[in-house]
Amino acid sequence: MTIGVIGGGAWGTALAQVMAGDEDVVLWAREPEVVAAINQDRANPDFLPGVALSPRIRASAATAGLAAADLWLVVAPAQHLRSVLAECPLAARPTLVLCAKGIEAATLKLMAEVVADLTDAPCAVLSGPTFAGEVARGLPTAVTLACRDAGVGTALVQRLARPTFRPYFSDDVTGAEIGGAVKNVLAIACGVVEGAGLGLNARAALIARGFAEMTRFGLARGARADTLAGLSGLGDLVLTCSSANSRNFTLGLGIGRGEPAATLLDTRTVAEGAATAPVLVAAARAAGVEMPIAEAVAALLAGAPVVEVISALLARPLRAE
Ligand SMILES: NC(=O)C1=CN([C@@H]2O[C@H](COP(=O)(O)OP(=O)(O)OC[C@H]3O[C@@H](n4cnc5c(N)ncnc54)[C@H](O)[C@@H]3O)[C@@H](O)[C@H]2O)C=CC1
Ligand SMILES: O=C(CO)COP(=O)(O)O
Repeated sequence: MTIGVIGGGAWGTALAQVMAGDEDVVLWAREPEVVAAINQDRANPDFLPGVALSPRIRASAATAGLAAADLWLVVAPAQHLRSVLAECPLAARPTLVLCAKGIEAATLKLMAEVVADLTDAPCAVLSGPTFAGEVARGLPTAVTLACRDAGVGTALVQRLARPTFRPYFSDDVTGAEIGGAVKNVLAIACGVVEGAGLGLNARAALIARGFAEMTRFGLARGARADTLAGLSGLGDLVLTCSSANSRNFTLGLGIGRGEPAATLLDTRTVAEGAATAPVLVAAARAAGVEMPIAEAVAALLAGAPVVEVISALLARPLRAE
C-alpha cells in the first residue's frame, strides 16, 4: 500500500515521515529543490530542518505520481488547496484526508466544502495539536480524524495509527475544521499579548474568551460542542497559544512588539491565521456571530496600532460570561 502526500512543507513532510514507518509514501512538492533534497539527501532543510527522512519517502514535482496511492494526505495551505487539488489525478478517486487548517477566502468555505466542489471521492479531516517537528521526531501525538462516513473514518483511524501517532475518530467534520481554523487566529492574539507584555492573566483570559468565540461560531456553522472541546479545538488552541514554536503565535509576538505585520508575513512559511482572520470575521458576520478577538486580530493584521486595538477590546461593554 502507498500513501500520497500533497505538499512538501513542514506538515506534509512530517506526516510523510510518520507514515513511512509502515507504508511507502509518494510526496508531491511544488519546489524542485525540496524534491531534490528529499530524494538525494533524505532531508527537507527548507521546511523541516534537522530531521533525517525515511528512504520509503519518494518525492516528485509531478502530481501524476500520486495515482500510485489510494489514500492522499492533502497538506497544501488552505488558500491553495483548490488550485493544487485541481492539478492532481482525482479521476483515480483516492480517499482524501485534509490536513490544512483554514477557510477559503474567496468562498468562506471550509476545506471539505472546497473538496466537494471538485470531487465526490471519500473525504476526511485530520486535525489536532501537532507541531510538525515533534511528529517527525516520533514524539507522542494525538489527533482527531473526522469523517461523515463512520466506516471510512474508522478504517482510516486503523490505517493512519502509528506507535506514537494516535488518531481519534469523530463524525463531526465541520467541528474538526472550525477548531483548527479558529485556533490559528487566536494564537496570533496570544502572541500579541505576549509581545506587548500584557501578562499571563491576559493570555489565559484570551484563551478562555477565544474558546467562547470558537464555540459560538462553530455551533452556528453546525459543529458540535464536544468536538470543539476536543483535540482539534481546545487541544490545538492550548498548544498554539502557549508556544513560540507556533508560527501564528510568533507572528503575533512580532506584532505585539510593534513590528509591521507585512514584514513579518514576508516568509516562505505560512501562518494560516493571517489569511483566516479577515475571512473568519466575514464568515462570523454572515452567521450573525460576535467574534471581537478575531476582529481585533484582523484589525492588527491590517495595520491598526496595538495599543488602540487592545484599548478597544477592554472598553467593550461588560457582559455575562
Ligand atoms: N507546521 C505544522 O506544524 C502544522 C501545519 N498544519 C497546516 O498544514 C498546512 C501546511 O502548512 P505547512 O506544511 O506547515 O507549511 P510550511 O509553512 O512549512 O510551508 C509552506 C507550504 O506552502 C506551499 N505553498 C506556498 N505557496 C504556494 C502556492 N502558491 N501554491 C501551493 N502551495 C504553496 C509550499 O509549497 C509549502 O509546502 C497549513 O494549513 C497549516 O496550518 C497543520 C498542523 C501542523
Ligand atoms: O497547527 C499547528 C499545530 O497544531 C501548527 O501551528 P502553527 O501553524 O501556528 O505553527
